[in-house]
Amino acid sequence: MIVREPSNSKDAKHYTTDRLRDEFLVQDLFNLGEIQRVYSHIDRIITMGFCPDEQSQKLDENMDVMKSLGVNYFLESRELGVINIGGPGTITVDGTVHAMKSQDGLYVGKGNKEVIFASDDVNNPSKYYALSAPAHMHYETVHIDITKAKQVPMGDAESANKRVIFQFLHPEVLQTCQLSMGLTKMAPGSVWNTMPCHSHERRMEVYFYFDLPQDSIVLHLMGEPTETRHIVLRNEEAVIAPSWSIHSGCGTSAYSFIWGMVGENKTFTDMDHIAMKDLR
Ligand SMILES: O=C[C@H](O)[C@@H](O)CC(=O)C(=O)O
Ligand SMILES: [Zn+2]
Repeated sequence: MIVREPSNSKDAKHYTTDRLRDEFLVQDLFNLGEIQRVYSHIDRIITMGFCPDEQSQKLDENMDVMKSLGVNYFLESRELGVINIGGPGTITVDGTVHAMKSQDGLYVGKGNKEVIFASDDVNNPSKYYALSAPAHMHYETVHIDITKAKQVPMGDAESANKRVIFQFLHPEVLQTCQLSMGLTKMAPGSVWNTMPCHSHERRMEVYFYFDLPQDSIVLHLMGEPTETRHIVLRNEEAVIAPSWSIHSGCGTSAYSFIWGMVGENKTFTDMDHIAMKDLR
């Protein structure tokens, strides 16, 4: 498991491109038969990718849970949110099998001992993007078909930011301890997400970009509003946004992304909006 320490805004102004990428970029999430886990000390969020071949993968496979988390099993004191962006498969939670077609989400609460990810077809493997955060009580496991997500249309074609925010882990859809999570889809020809932009001092966020054509990139914008930086992201890469940072992006074509937040509250609209005139 890769461990990332927090960066503070005073230091981050001086980062080179390489350093920005070392601190905030998350790559190699979906190599067939492999598992990627990146543990951030920011709110102790773990960003993961599971891409099972004919062999299924366990949540805690190839890691020393006692050493990394100081507990006996992964979800002893954590909760988990998952969205499948690959082919159909299953997630088995303590013996209960959940069919996971593309774009299906699953919330798995604290206290579940065994979580197993599988692909139905190795030639069209499932790609389970997962976030986990510390949790102190159990909430029931909930399967969320994208049609059950709360939909929030945003933007317009004239501003090249027409999109729909699908809120999967949201208080109006299901209960979690602190994790919020969902998927935003850009309309064809729309390339800007989250502009006008915001930060939220009270929560951190991770963005994971996907459905980007080959050779397309997203210029992900981060940094303080008056000290913006960019990181070039390619398909199926994620980026960590500390609480002091904006998180917005412009693609060379349309794309989708999964956002996930942890921190003080689950109030999606609790944002510090940044006026366009204040951006530098
Ligand atoms: O705090 C909320 C997050 O940044 C995202 O949900 C924003 C987003 O999906 C969008 O504007 O497209
Ligand atoms: Zn945000």
